[in-house]
Amino acid sequence: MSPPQSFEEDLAFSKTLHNHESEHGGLLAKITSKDKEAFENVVNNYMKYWVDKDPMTESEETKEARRSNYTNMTNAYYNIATDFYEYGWGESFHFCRFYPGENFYQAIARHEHYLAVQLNIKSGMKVLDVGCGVGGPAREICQFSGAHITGINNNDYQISRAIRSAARIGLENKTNFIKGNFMEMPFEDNSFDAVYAIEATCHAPKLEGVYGEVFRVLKPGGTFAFYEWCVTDKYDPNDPEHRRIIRGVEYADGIPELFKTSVALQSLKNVGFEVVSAEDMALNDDTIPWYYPLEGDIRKAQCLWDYFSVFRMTHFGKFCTRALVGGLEKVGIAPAGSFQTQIVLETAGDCLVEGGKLGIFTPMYLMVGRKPQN
Ligand SMILES: CC(C)=CCC[C@@H](C)[C@H]1CC[C@H]2C3=C(CC[C@]12C)[C@@]1(C)CC[C@H](O)C[C@@H]1CC3
Repeated sequence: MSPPQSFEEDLAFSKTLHNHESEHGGLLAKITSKDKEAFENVVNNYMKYWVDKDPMTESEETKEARRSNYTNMTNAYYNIATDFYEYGWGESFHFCRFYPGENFYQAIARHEHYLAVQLNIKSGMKVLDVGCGVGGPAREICQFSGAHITGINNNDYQISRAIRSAARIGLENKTNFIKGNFMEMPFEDNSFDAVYAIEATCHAPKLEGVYGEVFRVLKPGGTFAFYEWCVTDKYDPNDPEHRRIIRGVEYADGIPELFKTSVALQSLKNVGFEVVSAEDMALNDDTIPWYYPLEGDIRKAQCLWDYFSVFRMTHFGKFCTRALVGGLEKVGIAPAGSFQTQIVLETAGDCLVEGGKLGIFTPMYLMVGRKPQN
């Protein structure tokens, strides 16, 4: 089975791979209902972009392959990672700041509300969510503000899950989820009152490409607010340890290339936005760091339910997931590549924590830009 080439092929492939009719249950139910050949194929498809193991000596050709095939690569990544993300993190695929006394899901929702406040979203507004995942933030921001939210995403499986979850809570008329490439959005110029993106635009090979599209579809005077994944000024590309960590983040999170905060900010200006504010939210000296759940530091859990979430990232929790997923794969119930997916995601967790601790990476560089009136 060769990788899909068009939207129609993408959808057909996604329906075969994920069996859209039976998207219920937990991680084990979901992975055991995949089409085995299609899953193995998509894992191999993703891995082929990362054949050169050493980032210091990686060929320009391999890097270029990731940049020019970013839609295929990102789609493959989310085809394999989505079920694991939901199992380990819930339906809002992003990080957040944590306050003592506040549980994990409250903190995640607050991070979304904070963005909505930056945009001054009001009931009746038409708002775009760029790279909406399975629609967790869109549902939350819709309920928080009363605005109509359109989510755009290139992954059919995530779109189908977003549509289903919105309908389940009666938001089908206040939300819609559209399949599309954020570098060529299927919307008219000047269509939205406000646009936000949460840890999604880092999948673009060139930030100006996606920011430029946001600029085009935003109404004059409208605001774009977003959390960007970036390397910070502390990152030294000539330091092999820094390179290993950042390359690990790119590889295990489906990102062609991470850019510096200064590059992201300049890209926002280059496409025509007036910068309202730019701040690395990870630099607030929080007593509980943004990466704490990935550290498996169970002592920082804030309520009983948090213990369950964080448990999955402890050494023992990871061992259990690996044993279950690997065991099911060995006996032929889960598709080949399931175990490898868990290992890739563990690498993601480890490298994000290392990058966060060294301060060379941030998942929450918050930029707010305004499209000029004229
Ligand atoms: C990839 C981008 C741009 C954003 C996603 C951010 C986070 C939601 C993910 C980054 C690393 C992910 C991991 C998991 C869940 C989602 C993330 C935190 C797991 C906890 C899922 C369950 C696995 O067993 C371990 C994963 C570690 C990494």
